[in-house]
Amino acid sequence: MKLETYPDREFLMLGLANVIAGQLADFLRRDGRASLCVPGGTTPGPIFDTLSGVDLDWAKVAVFLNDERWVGEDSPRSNTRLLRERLLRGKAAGADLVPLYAATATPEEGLEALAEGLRPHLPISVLLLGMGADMHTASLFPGADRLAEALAPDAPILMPMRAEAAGEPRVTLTAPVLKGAMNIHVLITGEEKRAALERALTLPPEEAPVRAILDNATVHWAE
Ligand SMILES: O=C1O[C@H](COP(=O)(O)O)[C@@H](O)[C@H](O)[C@H]1O
Repeated sequence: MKLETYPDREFLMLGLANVIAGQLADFLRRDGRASLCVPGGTTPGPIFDTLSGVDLDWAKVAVFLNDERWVGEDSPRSNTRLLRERLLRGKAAGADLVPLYAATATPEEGLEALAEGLRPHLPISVLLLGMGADMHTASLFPGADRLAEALAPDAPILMPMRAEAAGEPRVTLTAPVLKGAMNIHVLITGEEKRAALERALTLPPEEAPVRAILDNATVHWAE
């Protein structure tokens, strides 16, 4: 794991957005297409704001979430809603959004079709992950009902996940898909998450799921 620390959150958000944009541009130049997989939650909004203003051939960039809460876009809890409001606008309005939610009663009903939609965009070119203070990443929560399956090397692309701390049912990309990304960045802010990261480094992924992806990741942190 590599740790980059920044003087403040503004530097972090601008600096990391710049790194991500540069990596996407490299993939577009080399392969003519790229995929960008991003978290939801409360932290990444400023990175999305910057990326949405970057001049890239966004139509050739597939954008999808690490995980989604099983709620419609009319809910403030929807990660897809965050993407639409903060990333898929301006210059990035034409990016190819690959959905992680379908309007079915349970994630299980929508899962197969969603996973097939993701398949052509793997391995992920650039992966940005968040982390909770409980050491979850994507929707791989400590104590989640299907965590062991999602950490296994033969896990499917996408799995439903339920955990007390998660609130609503979720879908999440699994550990092998996340670990297989060509570039892995983890975005964390504040002392509490920095302490959680240090702790995660001493624990197995079954207790600290973020540990599953740390080996090849660059963690970006500011107070
Ligand atoms: O629930 C989620 O939490 C994590 C961390 O979110 P944050 O609010 O602490 O930044 C996020 O990475 C994940 O995508 C999201 O669904």
